[in-house]
Amino acid sequence: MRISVPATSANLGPGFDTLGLAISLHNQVSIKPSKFHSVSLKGEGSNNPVLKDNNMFIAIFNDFYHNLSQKKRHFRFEFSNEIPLSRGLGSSSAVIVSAIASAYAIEGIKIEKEKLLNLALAYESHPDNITPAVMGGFNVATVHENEVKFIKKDMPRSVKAIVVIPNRPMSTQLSRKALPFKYSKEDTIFNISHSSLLTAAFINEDWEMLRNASLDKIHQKYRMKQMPELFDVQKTALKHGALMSTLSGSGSTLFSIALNEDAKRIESELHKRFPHFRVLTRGFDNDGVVIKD
Ligand SMILES: Nc1ncnc2c1ncn2[C@@H]1O[C@H](COP(=O)(O)OP(=O)(O)O)[C@@H](O)[C@H]1O
Ligand SMILES: N[C@@H](CCOP(=O)(O)O)C(=O)O
Repeated sequence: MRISVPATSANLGPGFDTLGLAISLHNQVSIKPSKFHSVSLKGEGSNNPVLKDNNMFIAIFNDFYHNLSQKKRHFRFEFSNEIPLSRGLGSSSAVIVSAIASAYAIEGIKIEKEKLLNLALAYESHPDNITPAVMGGFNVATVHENEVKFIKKDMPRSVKAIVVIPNRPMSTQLSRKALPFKYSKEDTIFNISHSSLLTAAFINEDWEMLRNASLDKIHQKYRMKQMPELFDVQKTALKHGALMSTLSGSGSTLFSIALNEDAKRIESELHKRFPHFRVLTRGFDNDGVVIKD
């Protein structure tokens, strides 16, 4: 059995813990019953000993598998990871979602995507990464009485994601702690209005609106101060024609959207100016998690 799950960019500026979309950058895992437990790792995280010895995917998969099957079996896990760890591209959500989906798939139990999403919520309380990881596309999501309520919109092929991935990680847990405890009424209203406008702009594909609508006052500046070069990355992307440029999730990646015809030029400007960071241009993923066979 093989499974694929996309990277996600959450918040999109003002939509803290609410807005997110899926990018065509995937983790894949193949799982086969085996005499002994074994793990092979390629791509992101392959040099990280934690992923061999204490892998979050395997822990979640085993919990669900044992509950569903009431059996103890060994498996060979072959991971091929494109999603960098702790860079704000939803690596933890990808792991949570794909581990739960795999446990159901290997037992031959069909699981509805809505149920998968709500099971994932037990591991990550904010729904802005897990929703696009499960559903693909652009999503507005909230949690109401322990259930994710969301609306999804497919992303068109006419726009691309450009991600600038720094060489330093930012842990989501620590990055959340860097935020103020309270916000002023002005900043709160600013974010509600911008997040609402941004949502409408995505739904209507009104790309010209993104630049203003993606402004935020409640989290980016506090987080980006930890890596001030990110302010330059954001300015450079916007100067060269990005439609919007925001901190991806809790960082450290900077996420931009551009029209197809501008994307490669912006990528090359960013690459020239920030040669020590990785710059990738990708399309968007509208499928979310997929079981391949
Ligand atoms: N491919 C992976 N396999 C196993 N665990 C992973 C993988 N990717 C991420 N993780 C787990 O998720 C943690 C990163 O989560 P987090 O700080 O929320 O980063 P992100 O912003 O990428 O979601 C890692 O420290 C690791 O425990
Ligand atoms: N809304 C969350 C999103 C975290 O995304 P991640 O990709 O950094 O895990 C937050 O801003 O903390």
